[in-house]
Amino acid sequence: MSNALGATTSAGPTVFVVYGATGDLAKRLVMPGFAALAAADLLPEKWILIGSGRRAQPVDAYREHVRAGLQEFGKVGDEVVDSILPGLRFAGGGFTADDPGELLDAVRDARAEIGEDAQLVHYLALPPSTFQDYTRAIAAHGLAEGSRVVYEKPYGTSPESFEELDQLVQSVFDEQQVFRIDHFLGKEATQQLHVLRFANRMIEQLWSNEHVAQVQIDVPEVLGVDDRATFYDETGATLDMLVTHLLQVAAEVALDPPADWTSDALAQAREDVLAKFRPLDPAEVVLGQGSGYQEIEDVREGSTTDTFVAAKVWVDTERWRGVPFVLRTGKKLAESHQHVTLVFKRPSNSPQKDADAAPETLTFTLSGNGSVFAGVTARRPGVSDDLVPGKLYLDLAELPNAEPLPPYAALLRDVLIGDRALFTTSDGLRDAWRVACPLLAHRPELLPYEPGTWGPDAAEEIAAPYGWLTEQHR
Ligand SMILES: NC(=O)C1=CN([C@@H]2O[C@H](COP(=O)(O)OP(=O)(O)OC[C@H]3O[C@@H](n4cnc5c(N)ncnc54)[C@H](OP(=O)(O)O)[C@@H]3O)[C@@H](O)[C@H]2O)C=CC1
Ligand SMILES: O=C1O[C@H](COP(=O)(O)O)[C@@H](O)[C@H](O)[C@H]1O
Repeated sequence: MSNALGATTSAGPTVFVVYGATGDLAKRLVMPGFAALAAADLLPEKWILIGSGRRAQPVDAYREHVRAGLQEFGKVGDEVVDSILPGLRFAGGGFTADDPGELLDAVRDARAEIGEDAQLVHYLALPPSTFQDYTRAIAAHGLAEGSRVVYEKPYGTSPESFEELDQLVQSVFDEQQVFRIDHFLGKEATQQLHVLRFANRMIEQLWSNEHVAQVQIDVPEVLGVDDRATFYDETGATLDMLVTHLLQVAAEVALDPPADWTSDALAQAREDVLAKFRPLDPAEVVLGQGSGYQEIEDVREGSTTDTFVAAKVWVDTERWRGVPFVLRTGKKLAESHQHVTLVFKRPSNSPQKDADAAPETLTFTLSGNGSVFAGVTARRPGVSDDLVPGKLYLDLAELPNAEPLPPYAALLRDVLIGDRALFTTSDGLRDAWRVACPLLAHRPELLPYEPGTWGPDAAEEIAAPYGWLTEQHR
Protein backbone atom coordinates (compact mmCIF):
# COMPACT_ATOMS: atom_id res chain seq x y z
CA MET A 1 0.00 0.00 0.00
CA SER A 2 1.69 3.23 -0.98
CA ASN A 3 -0.67 5.76 0.49
CA ALA A 4 -4.47 6.05 0.42
CA LEU A 5 -5.86 2.90 1.92
CA GLY A 6 -6.86 0.57 -0.86
CA ALA A 7 -5.52 2.26 -4.02
CA THR A 8 -3.96 -0.37 -6.28
CA THR A 9 -3.76 -0.82 -10.02
CA SER A 10 -0.93 -1.70 -12.33
CA ALA A 11 0.47 0.50 -15.06
CA GLY A 12 0.53 -0.25 -18.79
CA PRO A 13 3.42 0.45 -21.18
CA THR A 14 5.00 3.80 -20.28
CA VAL A 15 7.42 6.24 -21.87
CA PHE A 16 9.07 8.42 -19.19
CA VAL A 17 10.75 11.64 -20.22
CA VAL A 18 13.08 13.01 -17.57
CA TYR A 19 13.94 16.65 -18.34
CA GLY A 20 17.13 17.74 -16.58
CA ALA A 21 18.28 14.12 -16.72
CA THR A 22 21.91 14.88 -15.96
CA GLY A 23 21.13 17.15 -13.01
CA ASP A 24 21.57 16.68 -9.28
CA LEU A 25 18.00 15.65 -8.49
CA ALA A 26 17.88 13.10 -11.30
CA LYS A 27 21.15 11.55 -10.14
CA ARG A 28 20.52 11.56 -6.39
CA LEU A 29 16.80 10.89 -6.13
CA VAL A 30 14.80 10.29 -9.33
CA MET A 31 16.93 7.54 -10.88
CA PRO A 32 17.52 5.80 -7.53
CA GLY A 33 13.74 5.90 -7.04
CA PHE A 34 13.28 4.40 -10.48
CA ALA A 35 15.83 1.70 -9.67
CA ALA A 36 14.08 0.92 -6.37
CA LEU A 37 10.87 0.36 -8.33
CA ALA A 38 12.74 -1.97 -10.69
CA ALA A 39 14.14 -3.87 -7.71
CA ALA A 40 10.67 -4.21 -6.19
CA ASP A 41 9.24 -5.31 -9.56
CA LEU A 42 6.90 -2.33 -9.57
CA LEU A 43 7.76 -0.89 -12.98
CA PRO A 44 5.38 -1.47 -15.91
CA GLU A 45 6.17 -4.58 -17.91
CA LYS A 46 7.14 -2.40 -20.86
CA TRP A 47 8.81 0.96 -20.39
CA ILE A 48 11.39 3.29 -21.93
CA LEU A 49 12.99 6.23 -20.13
CA ILE A 50 14.25 9.11 -22.25
CA GLY A 51 16.72 11.45 -20.57
CA SER A 52 16.46 14.97 -21.98
CA GLY A 53 19.17 17.65 -21.79
CA ARG A 54 20.53 20.61 -23.64
CA ARG A 55 23.77 18.97 -24.68
CA ALA A 56 23.76 16.07 -27.14
CA GLN A 57 25.45 12.88 -25.99
CA PRO A 58 25.51 9.27 -27.18
CA VAL A 59 23.08 7.03 -25.33
CA ASP A 60 25.98 4.96 -24.00
CA ALA A 61 27.43 8.02 -22.29
CA TYR A 62 24.07 8.69 -20.65
CA ARG A 63 23.80 5.06 -19.55
CA GLU A 64 27.25 5.29 -17.98
CA HIS A 65 26.22 8.52 -16.23
CA VAL A 66 23.17 6.74 -14.80
CA ARG A 67 25.23 3.69 -13.82
CA ALA A 68 27.70 5.88 -11.92
CA GLY A 69 24.86 7.76 -10.21
CA LEU A 70 23.17 4.53 -9.15
CA GLN A 71 26.42 3.11 -7.84
CA GLU A 72 26.76 6.19 -5.65
CA PHE A 73 23.17 6.87 -4.65
CA GLY A 74 21.05 3.84 -5.59
CA LYS A 75 20.57 1.20 -2.96
CA VAL A 76 20.26 -1.61 -5.49
CA GLY A 77 22.57 -4.33 -6.73
CA ASP A 78 24.47 -4.40 -10.04
CA GLU A 79 21.95 -6.82 -11.54
CA VAL A 80 19.16 -4.23 -11.08
CA VAL A 81 21.33 -1.51 -12.61
CA ASP A 82 22.14 -3.77 -15.57
CA SER A 83 18.45 -4.51 -16.04
CA ILE A 84 17.58 -0.80 -16.28
CA LEU A 85 20.28 0.47 -18.63
CA PRO A 86 18.91 -1.04 -21.87
CA GLY A 87 15.60 0.84 -21.32
CA LEU A 88 17.35 4.22 -21.32
CA ARG A 89 17.52 6.60 -24.28
CA PHE A 90 18.88 10.14 -24.51
CA ALA A 91 17.49 13.13 -26.39
CA GLY A 92 19.87 16.11 -26.56
CA GLY A 93 19.50 19.54 -28.09
CA GLY A 94 17.18 20.82 -25.34
CA PHE A 95 13.43 21.16 -25.67
CA THR A 96 11.79 24.52 -26.35
CA ALA A 97 8.52 25.58 -27.98
CA ASP A 98 10.53 26.56 -31.09
CA ASP A 99 12.85 23.61 -31.18
CA PRO A 100 12.13 20.13 -29.82
CA GLY A 101 15.76 19.03 -30.23
CA GLU A 102 15.91 15.24 -30.49
CA LEU A 103 12.97 14.61 -28.17
CA LEU A 104 10.05 14.22 -30.60
CA ASP A 105 11.94 11.61 -32.58
CA ALA A 106 12.89 9.80 -29.38
CA VAL A 107 9.26 9.69 -28.18
CA ARG A 108 8.09 8.48 -31.58
CA ASP A 109 10.73 5.72 -31.63
CA ALA A 110 9.88 4.68 -28.06
CA ARG A 111 6.20 4.37 -28.89
CA ALA A 112 7.00 2.39 -32.02
CA GLU A 113 8.95 0.02 -29.80
CA ILE A 114 6.60 -0.50 -26.83
CA GLY A 115 3.18 0.48 -28.19
CA GLU A 116 1.61 3.49 -29.86
CA ASP A 117 -0.79 3.89 -26.94
CA ALA A 118 1.99 3.88 -24.31
CA GLN A 119 1.35 6.30 -21.43
CA LEU A 120 3.63 9.36 -21.61
CA VAL A 121 4.99 10.70 -18.31
CA HIS A 122 6.90 14.01 -18.31
CA TYR A 123 9.17 14.54 -15.29
CA LEU A 124 10.46 18.11 -14.94
CA ALA A 125 13.63 17.56 -12.88
CA LEU A 126 14.56 21.14 -13.71
CA PRO A 127 15.12 24.46 -11.95
CA PRO A 128 11.69 25.99 -11.18
CA SER A 129 12.48 29.06 -13.31
CA THR A 130 12.21 26.83 -16.41
CA PHE A 131 8.83 25.18 -15.67
CA GLN A 132 6.79 27.62 -17.77
CA ASP A 133 9.01 27.25 -20.85
CA TYR A 134 8.95 23.47 -20.66
CA THR A 135 5.16 23.46 -20.19
CA ARG A 136 4.80 25.61 -23.32
CA ALA A 137 7.15 23.31 -25.22
CA ILE A 138 5.19 20.19 -24.21
CA ALA A 139 1.99 21.87 -25.46
CA ALA A 140 3.57 23.24 -28.62
CA HIS A 141 4.82 19.83 -29.70
CA GLY A 142 1.56 18.01 -29.04
CA LEU A 143 2.90 15.97 -26.11
CA ALA A 144 0.35 17.11 -23.51
CA GLU A 145 -2.75 15.19 -24.49
CA GLY A 146 -3.31 12.07 -22.41
CA SER A 147 0.07 12.44 -20.67
CA ARG A 148 0.94 12.87 -17.01
CA VAL A 149 3.33 15.56 -15.88
CA VAL A 150 5.39 15.78 -12.70
CA TYR A 151 6.51 19.22 -11.48
CA GLU A 152 9.26 19.48 -8.95
CA LYS A 153 9.14 21.98 -6.14
CA PRO A 154 9.06 24.88 -5.57
CA TYR A 155 6.09 25.27 -7.90
CA GLY A 156 6.67 28.95 -8.69
CA THR A 157 9.34 31.14 -7.17
CA SER A 158 7.00 33.81 -5.74
CA PRO A 159 3.24 34.14 -5.18
CA GLU A 160 3.02 35.95 -8.54
CA SER A 161 5.03 33.44 -10.55
CA PHE A 162 3.06 30.63 -8.87
CA GLU A 163 -0.19 32.14 -10.27
CA GLU A 164 1.34 32.58 -13.74
CA LEU A 165 2.65 29.04 -13.82
CA ASP A 166 -0.57 27.63 -12.47
CA GLN A 167 -2.70 29.38 -15.09
CA LEU A 168 -0.44 28.13 -17.83
CA VAL A 169 -0.46 24.57 -16.48
CA GLN A 170 -4.26 24.60 -16.13
CA SER A 171 -4.55 25.80 -19.74
CA VAL A 172 -2.41 22.93 -21.01
CA PHE A 173 -3.38 20.02 -18.73
CA ASP A 174 -6.44 18.77 -16.87
CA GLU A 175 -5.79 18.75 -13.12
CA GLN A 176 -5.90 14.92 -13.11
CA GLN A 177 -2.82 14.90 -15.36
CA VAL A 178 -0.75 17.06 -13.02
CA PHE A 179 1.44 15.70 -10.21
CA ARG A 180 3.12 18.45 -8.15
CA ILE A 181 5.65 16.48 -6.19
CA ASP A 182 6.73 17.13 -2.63
CA HIS A 183 8.86 14.17 -1.70
CA PHE A 184 8.45 14.73 2.03
CA LEU A 185 4.85 13.54 1.58
CA GLY A 186 6.20 10.29 0.10
CA LYS A 187 8.45 9.45 3.05
CA GLU A 188 7.46 6.27 4.86
CA ALA A 189 7.18 8.01 8.23
CA THR A 190 5.09 10.86 6.79
CA GLN A 191 2.67 8.26 5.43
CA GLN A 192 2.51 6.78 8.93
CA LEU A 193 1.40 10.06 10.47
CA HIS A 194 -2.27 9.67 9.70
CA VAL A 195 -2.31 5.87 9.91
CA LEU A 196 -0.69 5.63 13.36
CA ARG A 197 -2.79 8.51 14.51
CA PHE A 198 -6.22 7.36 13.34
CA ALA A 199 -5.71 3.61 13.80
CA ASN A 200 -4.63 3.89 17.44
CA ARG A 201 -6.89 5.33 20.11
CA MET A 202 -3.96 5.95 22.46
CA ILE A 203 -2.47 8.29 19.87
CA GLU A 204 -5.63 9.65 18.29
CA GLN A 205 -7.04 10.84 21.60
CA LEU A 206 -3.98 12.95 22.33
CA TRP A 207 -3.81 14.69 18.93
CA SER A 208 -5.10 18.17 19.85
CA ASN A 209 -4.49 21.33 21.81
CA GLU A 210 -6.02 19.71 24.87
CA HIS A 211 -2.86 17.61 25.22
CA VAL A 212 -0.23 19.02 22.86
CA ALA A 213 1.72 22.12 23.85
CA GLN A 214 3.91 22.50 20.76
CA VAL A 215 4.66 20.76 17.45
CA GLN A 216 8.26 20.81 16.22
CA ILE A 217 9.18 20.10 12.60
CA ASP A 218 12.94 20.16 12.60
CA VAL A 219 15.04 19.41 9.50
CA PRO A 220 18.60 20.66 10.01
CA GLU A 221 21.15 19.54 7.39
CA VAL A 222 24.92 19.16 7.56
CA LEU A 223 24.93 19.25 3.75
CA GLY A 224 26.01 22.40 1.92
CA VAL A 225 24.98 23.60 -1.54
CA ASP A 226 28.28 23.64 -3.41
CA ASP A 227 27.04 21.36 -6.22
CA ARG A 228 23.84 23.31 -6.87
CA ALA A 229 24.69 26.85 -5.91
CA THR A 230 23.07 28.49 -8.96
CA PHE A 231 19.74 26.87 -8.17
CA TYR A 232 20.02 27.38 -4.42
CA ASP A 233 21.06 31.01 -4.59
CA GLU A 234 17.82 31.79 -6.51
CA THR A 235 15.80 29.79 -4.01
CA GLY A 236 17.10 29.81 -0.42
CA ALA A 237 15.92 27.85 2.60
CA THR A 238 12.51 29.52 2.79
CA LEU A 239 11.43 28.52 -0.71
CA ASP A 240 13.47 25.32 -0.95
CA MET A 241 12.21 23.81 2.30
CA LEU A 242 9.78 25.91 4.34
CA VAL A 243 7.09 26.94 1.82
CA THR A 244 7.31 23.43 0.42
CA HIS A 245 8.23 20.39 2.53
CA LEU A 246 7.85 21.80 6.02
CA LEU A 247 4.41 23.33 5.46
CA GLN A 248 3.15 20.16 3.76
CA VAL A 249 4.36 18.03 6.66
CA ALA A 250 2.80 20.50 9.11
CA ALA A 251 -0.50 20.09 7.26
CA GLU A 252 -0.20 16.28 7.48
CA VAL A 253 0.12 16.65 11.26
CA ALA A 254 -2.64 19.23 11.59
CA LEU A 255 -5.34 17.73 9.36
CA ASP A 256 -8.76 16.89 10.74
CA PRO A 257 -10.18 13.40 10.13
CA PRO A 258 -10.70 12.90 6.38
CA ALA A 259 -14.22 12.09 5.16
CA ASP A 260 -13.03 8.58 4.22
CA TRP A 261 -9.81 6.77 3.31
CA THR A 262 -9.79 7.51 -0.42
CA SER A 263 -6.86 9.39 -1.98
CA ASP A 264 -9.04 12.36 -2.71
CA ALA A 265 -10.38 12.64 0.84
CA LEU A 266 -6.88 12.47 2.34
CA ALA A 267 -5.51 15.10 0.00
CA GLN A 268 -8.59 17.23 0.67
CA ALA A 269 -8.13 17.02 4.45
CA ARG A 270 -4.50 18.15 4.07
CA GLU A 271 -5.48 21.07 1.87
CA ASP A 272 -8.45 22.07 4.06
CA VAL A 273 -6.19 22.55 7.03
CA LEU A 274 -3.55 24.42 5.00
CA ALA A 275 -6.29 26.95 4.27
CA LYS A 276 -6.45 27.53 8.04
CA PHE A 277 -2.71 28.25 8.47
CA ARG A 278 -2.22 31.86 9.52
CA PRO A 279 0.14 33.99 7.37
CA LEU A 280 3.60 34.06 8.93
CA ASP A 281 4.42 37.00 11.14
CA PRO A 282 7.96 38.11 10.16
CA ALA A 283 8.53 38.90 13.86
CA GLU A 284 8.20 35.15 14.49
CA VAL A 285 10.74 34.16 11.83
CA VAL A 286 14.53 33.98 12.03
CA LEU A 287 16.53 33.97 8.79
CA GLY A 288 20.22 33.18 8.65
CA GLN A 289 23.09 32.89 6.20
CA GLY A 290 26.04 30.63 6.97
CA SER A 291 29.43 32.33 6.94
CA GLY A 292 31.38 31.21 3.88
CA TYR A 293 28.21 30.92 1.76
CA GLN A 294 29.11 33.98 -0.30
CA GLU A 295 32.44 32.41 -1.26
CA ILE A 296 30.81 29.40 -2.96
CA GLU A 297 31.32 29.42 -6.72
CA ASP A 298 28.14 30.54 -8.55
CA VAL A 299 26.69 32.33 -5.51
CA ARG A 300 25.94 35.92 -6.53
CA GLU A 301 28.17 38.62 -5.06
CA GLY A 302 26.51 40.16 -1.99
CA SER A 303 23.83 37.47 -2.05
CA THR A 304 21.08 37.90 0.55
CA THR A 305 19.83 34.32 0.15
CA ASP A 306 18.81 32.65 3.41
CA THR A 307 20.45 29.32 4.14
CA PHE A 308 18.59 28.96 7.45
CA VAL A 309 15.03 29.59 8.52
CA ALA A 310 13.14 29.01 11.75
CA ALA A 311 9.50 30.05 12.01
CA LYS A 312 6.44 29.81 14.20
CA VAL A 313 3.24 28.85 12.41
CA TRP A 314 -0.27 29.03 13.88
CA VAL A 315 -3.14 26.85 12.73
CA ASP A 316 -6.55 28.44 13.25
CA THR A 317 -8.67 25.36 13.84
CA GLU A 318 -10.51 24.22 16.96
CA ARG A 319 -8.03 21.39 17.27
CA TRP A 320 -4.86 23.48 17.16
CA ARG A 321 -5.76 26.97 18.34
CA GLY A 322 -3.01 28.17 20.70
CA VAL A 323 -0.44 25.50 19.74
CA PRO A 324 2.64 26.84 17.94
CA PHE A 325 4.02 24.70 15.10
CA VAL A 326 7.73 25.55 15.11
CA LEU A 327 9.66 24.81 11.92
CA ARG A 328 13.43 24.87 11.42
CA THR A 329 15.77 23.98 8.59
CA GLY A 330 19.13 25.12 7.29
CA LYS A 331 22.34 24.13 5.53
CA LYS A 332 25.74 23.39 7.08
CA LEU A 333 24.28 22.93 10.55
CA ALA A 334 25.59 20.81 13.41
CA GLU A 335 23.64 17.68 12.58
CA SER A 336 21.23 16.22 10.02
CA HIS A 337 17.90 14.89 11.15
CA GLN A 338 14.24 15.10 10.16
CA HIS A 339 12.02 15.09 13.22
CA VAL A 340 8.32 15.77 13.62
CA THR A 341 7.63 15.98 17.34
CA LEU A 342 4.46 16.47 19.32
CA VAL A 343 5.43 17.92 22.70
CA PHE A 344 2.82 17.09 25.32
CA LYS A 345 1.60 19.12 28.24
CA ARG A 346 2.59 17.61 31.57
CA PRO A 347 -0.26 15.71 33.28
CA SER A 348 -1.66 17.81 36.11
CA ASN A 349 -0.87 15.27 38.86
CA SER A 350 2.46 14.05 37.45
CA PRO A 351 5.09 12.78 39.92
CA GLN A 352 7.57 14.75 37.81
CA LYS A 353 7.89 18.09 39.57
CA ASP A 354 11.13 19.26 37.92
CA ALA A 355 10.08 22.03 35.56
CA ASP A 356 13.25 21.50 33.48
CA ALA A 357 12.77 17.75 32.98
CA ALA A 358 12.38 16.52 29.41
CA PRO A 359 8.76 16.80 28.26
CA GLU A 360 6.72 13.82 27.09
CA THR A 361 7.03 13.61 23.29
CA LEU A 362 5.98 11.59 20.26
CA THR A 363 8.48 11.84 17.41
CA PHE A 364 8.33 10.68 13.80
CA THR A 365 11.78 10.42 12.20
CA LEU A 366 11.27 11.05 8.50
CA SER A 367 14.72 10.18 7.19
CA GLY A 368 15.64 6.74 5.88
CA ASN A 369 13.01 4.08 6.37
CA GLY A 370 11.56 6.07 9.23
CA SER A 371 10.91 5.40 12.88
CA VAL A 372 8.60 6.57 15.60
CA PHE A 373 9.46 6.99 19.23
CA ALA A 374 7.82 8.26 22.36
CA GLY A 375 9.85 10.13 24.93
CA VAL A 376 8.45 9.23 28.34
CA THR A 377 9.18 9.72 32.02
CA ALA A 378 9.99 6.55 33.97
CA ARG A 379 11.22 5.55 37.41
CA ARG A 380 14.93 4.77 37.50
CA PRO A 381 15.10 1.02 38.15
CA GLY A 382 16.73 0.02 41.44
CA VAL A 383 16.51 1.39 44.92
CA SER A 384 15.37 4.79 43.81
CA ASP A 385 12.57 7.29 43.58
CA ASP A 386 14.37 9.13 40.81
CA LEU A 387 12.61 9.86 37.56
CA VAL A 388 14.48 9.43 34.30
CA PRO A 389 13.65 9.95 30.63
CA GLY A 390 13.04 6.79 28.57
CA LYS A 391 12.13 5.89 24.98
CA LEU A 392 9.54 3.60 23.39
CA TYR A 393 10.73 2.84 19.89
CA LEU A 394 9.18 1.60 16.62
CA ASP A 395 11.42 0.98 13.62
CA LEU A 396 9.14 1.04 10.57
CA ALA A 397 11.40 -1.29 8.58
CA GLU A 398 10.91 -3.93 11.33
CA LEU A 399 7.13 -4.04 10.94
CA PRO A 400 5.80 -7.38 9.64
CA ASN A 401 6.58 -7.91 5.94
CA ALA A 402 7.86 -4.34 5.66
CA GLU A 403 9.16 -3.47 2.20
CA PRO A 404 9.92 0.23 2.61
CA LEU A 405 10.31 2.34 -0.49
CA PRO A 406 12.35 5.52 -0.81
CA PRO A 407 10.02 8.52 -1.24
CA TYR A 408 10.84 9.05 -4.90
CA ALA A 409 10.04 5.40 -5.63
CA ALA A 410 6.73 5.59 -3.78
CA LEU A 411 5.74 8.79 -5.58
CA LEU A 412 6.85 7.60 -9.02
CA ARG A 413 4.73 4.54 -8.43
CA ASP A 414 1.77 6.77 -7.57
CA VAL A 415 2.29 8.69 -10.83
CA LEU A 416 2.25 5.40 -12.72
CA ILE A 417 -1.02 4.29 -11.18
CA GLY A 418 -2.56 7.75 -11.12
CA ASP A 419 -2.87 8.08 -7.34
CA ARG A 420 -2.69 11.75 -6.38
CA ALA A 421 -3.16 11.48 -2.58
CA LEU A 422 0.43 12.46 -1.85
CA PHE A 423 0.65 15.25 -4.41
CA THR A 424 -0.22 18.88 -3.86
CA THR A 425 -3.01 20.71 -5.68
CA SER A 426 -2.85 24.29 -6.85
CA ASP A 427 -5.29 25.35 -4.11
CA GLY A 428 -3.05 23.84 -1.45
CA LEU A 429 0.04 25.48 -2.88
CA ARG A 430 -1.75 28.81 -3.18
CA ASP A 431 -2.32 28.55 0.57
CA ALA A 432 1.35 27.76 1.18
CA TRP A 433 2.29 30.90 -0.76
CA ARG A 434 -0.36 32.88 1.17
CA VAL A 435 1.24 31.76 4.44
CA ALA A 436 4.71 32.80 3.20
CA CYS A 437 3.62 36.13 1.69
CA PRO A 438 4.27 38.50 4.65
CA LEU A 439 7.70 36.95 5.14
CA LEU A 440 8.63 37.39 1.48
CA ALA A 441 7.40 41.01 1.56
CA HIS A 442 9.06 41.93 4.89
CA ARG A 443 12.12 39.78 5.38
CA PRO A 444 13.66 40.03 8.84
CA GLU A 445 17.33 40.83 9.12
CA LEU A 446 19.54 38.04 7.78
CA LEU A 447 21.61 36.83 10.75
CA PRO A 448 25.04 35.23 10.34
CA TYR A 449 25.91 31.81 11.76
CA GLU A 450 28.99 29.62 11.77
CA PRO A 451 28.90 26.30 9.86
CA GLY A 452 28.60 23.35 12.23
CA THR A 453 26.37 25.24 14.68
CA TRP A 454 22.58 25.27 15.12
CA GLY A 455 22.17 28.54 13.22
CA PRO A 456 21.63 32.02 14.65
CA ASP A 457 21.11 32.08 18.45
CA ALA A 458 17.86 33.99 17.95
CA ALA A 459 16.29 30.81 16.52
CA GLU A 460 16.33 29.21 19.99
CA GLU A 461 13.60 31.61 21.05
CA ILE A 462 11.25 30.32 18.32
CA ALA A 463 11.04 26.93 20.07
CA ALA A 464 10.70 28.34 23.62
CA PRO A 465 9.94 27.23 26.27
CA TYR A 466 11.21 23.74 25.35
CA GLY A 467 13.96 24.69 22.92
CA TRP A 468 14.71 22.46 19.89
CA LEU A 469 14.58 18.94 21.29
CA THR A 470 17.82 17.74 19.74
CA GLU A 471 19.37 16.20 22.84
CA GLN A 472 16.28 14.24 23.91
CA HIS A 473 16.14 12.61 20.49
CA ARG A 474 19.58 11.02 20.64
N1 LIG B 1 18.77 18.29 -5.84
C1 LIG B 1 17.97 17.98 -4.80
O1 LIG B 1 18.38 17.47 -3.73
C2 LIG B 1 16.52 18.23 -4.92
C3 LIG B 1 16.01 19.01 -5.93
N2 LIG B 1 14.66 19.20 -6.04
C4 LIG B 1 14.11 20.01 -7.12
O2 LIG B 1 14.50 19.44 -8.37
C5 LIG B 1 14.65 20.45 -9.37
C6 LIG B 1 16.00 20.30 -10.03
O3 LIG B 1 16.99 20.49 -9.05
P1 LIG B 1 18.52 20.08 -9.30
O4 LIG B 1 18.60 18.82 -10.08
O5 LIG B 1 19.17 20.18 -7.99
O6 LIG B 1 18.99 21.29 -10.23
P2 LIG B 1 20.20 21.36 -11.25
O7 LIG B 1 20.76 22.73 -11.10
O8 LIG B 1 21.12 20.20 -11.10
O9 LIG B 1 19.45 21.32 -12.66
C7 LIG B 1 18.93 20.16 -13.27
C8 LIG B 1 19.17 20.17 -14.75
O10 LIG B 1 18.33 21.12 -15.37
C9 LIG B 1 18.97 21.57 -16.56
N3 LIG B 1 18.93 23.04 -16.53
C10 LIG B 1 19.52 23.85 -15.64
N4 LIG B 1 19.28 25.14 -15.95
C11 LIG B 1 18.51 25.13 -17.02
C12 LIG B 1 17.93 26.14 -17.82
N5 LIG B 1 18.08 27.42 -17.53
N6 LIG B 1 17.19 25.77 -18.88
C13 LIG B 1 17.03 24.47 -19.17
N7 LIG B 1 17.57 23.47 -18.45
C14 LIG B 1 18.29 23.80 -17.40
C15 LIG B 1 20.38 21.10 -16.56
O11 LIG B 1 20.51 20.04 -17.49
P3 LIG B 1 21.19 20.23 -18.95
O12 LIG B 1 22.32 21.19 -18.75
O13 LIG B 1 21.62 18.84 -19.30
O14 LIG B 1 20.12 20.74 -19.82
C16 LIG B 1 20.56 20.58 -15.16
O15 LIG B 1 21.42 19.47 -15.11
C17 LIG B 1 14.46 21.78 -8.62
O16 LIG B 1 13.14 22.22 -8.86
C18 LIG B 1 14.65 21.42 -7.15
O17 LIG B 1 13.88 22.24 -6.28
C19 LIG B 1 13.79 18.59 -5.18
C20 LIG B 1 14.23 17.77 -4.18
C21 LIG B 1 15.64 17.58 -3.91
O1 LIG C 1 13.98 19.14 -1.70
C1 LIG C 1 14.99 19.16 -1.05
O2 LIG C 1 15.19 18.20 -0.13
C2 LIG C 1 16.50 17.90 0.32
C3 LIG C 1 16.33 17.01 1.55
O3 LIG C 1 15.75 15.84 1.11
P1 LIG C 1 16.05 14.38 1.68
O4 LIG C 1 15.98 13.53 0.49
O5 LIG C 1 17.38 14.42 2.37
O6 LIG C 1 14.95 14.12 2.60
C4 LIG C 1 17.27 19.15 0.61
O7 LIG C 1 18.60 18.81 0.94
C5 LIG C 1 17.27 20.00 -0.63
O8 LIG C 1 17.92 21.24 -0.38
C6 LIG C 1 15.89 20.31 -1.12
O9 LIG C 1 15.92 20.88 -2.42
